[in-house]
Amino acid sequence: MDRNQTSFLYDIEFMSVSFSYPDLEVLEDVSLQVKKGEFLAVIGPNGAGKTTLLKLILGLLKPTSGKVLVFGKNINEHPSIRKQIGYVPQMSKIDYSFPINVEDFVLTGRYATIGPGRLPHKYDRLAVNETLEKTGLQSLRRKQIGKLSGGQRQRIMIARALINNPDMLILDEPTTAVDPKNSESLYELLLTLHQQRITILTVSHDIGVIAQYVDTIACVNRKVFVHDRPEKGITDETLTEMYGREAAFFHHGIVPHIVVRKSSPVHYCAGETTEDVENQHKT
Ligand SMILES: Nc1ncnc2c1ncn2[C@@H]1O[C@H](COP(=O)(O)OP(=O)(O)OP(=O)(O)O)[C@@H](O)[C@H]1O
Repeated sequence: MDRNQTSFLYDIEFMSVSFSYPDLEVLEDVSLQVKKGEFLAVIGPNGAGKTTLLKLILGLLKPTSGKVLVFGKNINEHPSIRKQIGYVPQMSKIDYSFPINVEDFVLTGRYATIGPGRLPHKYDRLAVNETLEKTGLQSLRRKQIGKLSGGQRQRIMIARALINNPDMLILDEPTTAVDPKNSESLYELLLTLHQQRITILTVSHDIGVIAQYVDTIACVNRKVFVHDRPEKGITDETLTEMYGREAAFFHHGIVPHIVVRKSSPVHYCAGETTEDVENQHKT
């Protein structure tokens, strides 16, 4: 599909979407629009539904009600759209003891295009070279993935997701197990990709840092509230508005962490009413 000749308004559009697992309603009446080239951070407490939101965009789950459009189409009815999306899952889902080096790992992102039982073409190797260059991984190309640092492991995941030149990149907590310096370097890489007009949606817990890079922040907590990036980054006041009175930044090292006291009974998102929160706690 040539995106320049299509007429959809948003790369991602949620239209009154609700989603439940068999015994648990996770997302309720979510409406969300993400423009072409937008850089969006998805934040929210543990178990709030962030990964579920990503899986709905990827067509791995179907809404219980409402509609999810990706590039103007229902991804469940048009699964080929998935090829235009690069996905970086949570790090814990990957087995790094698998004996494979960086370039062969990045090439695995091409397997669906190469086809089962076929050998990679020279164009596939060229795509690997280009992607390694784009992600600053050339010097590590022969290194076994098990010997990489946390930051390098995430970088190869991003490289694998980029190898088919996707129009959209979706990342689920890309800086988990990555030290603060390398986290910033990963966000710088995402910023460079954003400047190349790739639409980026990333789940993040580094909300103090991510706010400097993104255009918009979606706060997920069963419902979704979207905020423009605060001009002065996220302050303790904004944080309180999003997470509740018991939340605060905890500053050590380069990356400020968010802390929500365990005793905190509720998590608010800006835009939520007290009634919304009370209803969440009734269920
Ligand atoms: N396959 C499943 N079946 C039933 N419940 C599930 C399933 N997957 C997730 N859940 C539950 O749905 C809720 C939302 O999960 P989800 O993984 O979307 O949250 P999250 O915001 O990404 O959390 P975290 O920050 O901890 O990764 C959680 O309560 C989780 O336990």
